[in-house]
Amino acid sequence: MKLSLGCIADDYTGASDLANTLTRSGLRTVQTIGVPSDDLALPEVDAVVVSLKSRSIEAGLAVTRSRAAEKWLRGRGAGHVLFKICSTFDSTDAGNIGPVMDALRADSGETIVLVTPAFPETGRTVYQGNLFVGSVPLNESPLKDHPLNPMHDSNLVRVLARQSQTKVGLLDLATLARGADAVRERLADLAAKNIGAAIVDAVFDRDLETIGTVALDHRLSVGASGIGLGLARALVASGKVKPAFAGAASGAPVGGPAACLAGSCSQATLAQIANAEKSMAVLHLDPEQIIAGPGEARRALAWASDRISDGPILIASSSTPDQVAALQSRHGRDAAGHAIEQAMADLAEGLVRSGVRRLVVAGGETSGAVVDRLRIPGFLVGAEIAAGVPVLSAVGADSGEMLLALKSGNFGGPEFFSDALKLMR
Ligand SMILES: Nc1ncnc2c1ncn2[C@@H]1O[C@H](COP(=O)(O)OP(=O)(O)OP(=O)(O)O)[C@@H](O)[C@H]1O
Ligand SMILES: O=C(O)[C@@H](O)C(=O)CO
Repeated sequence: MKLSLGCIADDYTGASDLANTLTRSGLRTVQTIGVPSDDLALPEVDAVVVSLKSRSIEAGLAVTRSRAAEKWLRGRGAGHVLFKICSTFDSTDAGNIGPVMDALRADSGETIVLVTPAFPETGRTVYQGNLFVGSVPLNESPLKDHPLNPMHDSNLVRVLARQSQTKVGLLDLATLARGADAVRERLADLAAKNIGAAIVDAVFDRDLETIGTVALDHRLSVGASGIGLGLARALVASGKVKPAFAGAASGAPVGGPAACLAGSCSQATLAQIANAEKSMAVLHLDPEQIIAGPGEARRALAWASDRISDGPILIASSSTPDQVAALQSRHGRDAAGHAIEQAMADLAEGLVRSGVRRLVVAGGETSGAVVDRLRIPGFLVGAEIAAGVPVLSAVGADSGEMLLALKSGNFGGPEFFSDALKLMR
């Protein structure tokens, strides 16, 4: 197997978002959890997305894990590697986007890296280096209240410069609109000034197509699903990849009980949970009790086992920004987040033990904890539930056949949970 594109994603929901975009753009794609072991039977594919849980860990560890993933991908022939980050550039001044980009840039011998989190399909656009979420700048969006990495600056040239050892420049929309050669020229100018990374504006998919075409001249890029779309379309347009039929994984029904777990506290997820109350049994966990010990998860599993044969259930730890802030001030941000993620993993394990084979998880860190606990080594991509969220079919899992949906906190429409279960038969 010689890969046309290698990808390293800094969380699991982001990886499935990217795998979805690549699949829909005609690339045969598999999502692996971590660097695959040599005995994992992978189908013949054009792209592999290695999912890491490296967005919110210590920067040195994120660098080591990303480097190992890059080495594996290059070893399978990937000439270009995309480091997939969040479309809302989730990170802190301590990293991890800058340190990982710097390390991969050094390893790949790249002079200048194209960086853009734009993903217009989900309302993420970049103009004059400023990231917009829908109609508002990043620092005015709900991301200002993110539990792990609140985003207070929408100017990505500044944000990345604070994290990176290299100088960061801007490749603006006016240049992009003049086409691939103008972009190449501008990149050469920036590189001549010793600038090692360029934040690239992008508002429409056609901008991402130009970026993808130019990025293929390089060995490394950094961005969200939008640049994935650009790279995939450029690979197909250049004839390097023969487009494949999308959603090859939608196979026979898996059946059995279905459950949803929500650890995301985003506005989108809070609204989706409120809507789910109309169509399924919903349990709101007490976050304080979760931190106190395993009793809360045990109580939740007992609640689930009384109801699971009657229809889908949803268990949520999600709270409003004020409640999240209060809990964090009592217990510390990382300790609170970790305890709740581990409780979600306990719940997933208990639910699967009791027969659940269809599981929807909301939140990137939450999904990471759940998928790790279930020891699922990889996924094939099936039908699209919402922009950036596909049905995933587990490959090589101990539990056998299983369908999952890993929802990024901000993704999905108001009826996301029931939309997902309709497609997960
Ligand atoms: N009630 C709560 N109070 C404080 N922290 C919480 C609460 N519920 C969940 N958390 C923690 O908040 C974090 C949410 O992060 P997660 O990545 O799962 O969701 P998200 O950030 O909305 O999703 P994404 O990363 O896909 O955008 C996790 O660490 C989770 O354990
Ligand atoms: O890019 C996005 O917004 C998502 O794929 C994601 O990474 C959120 O965790």
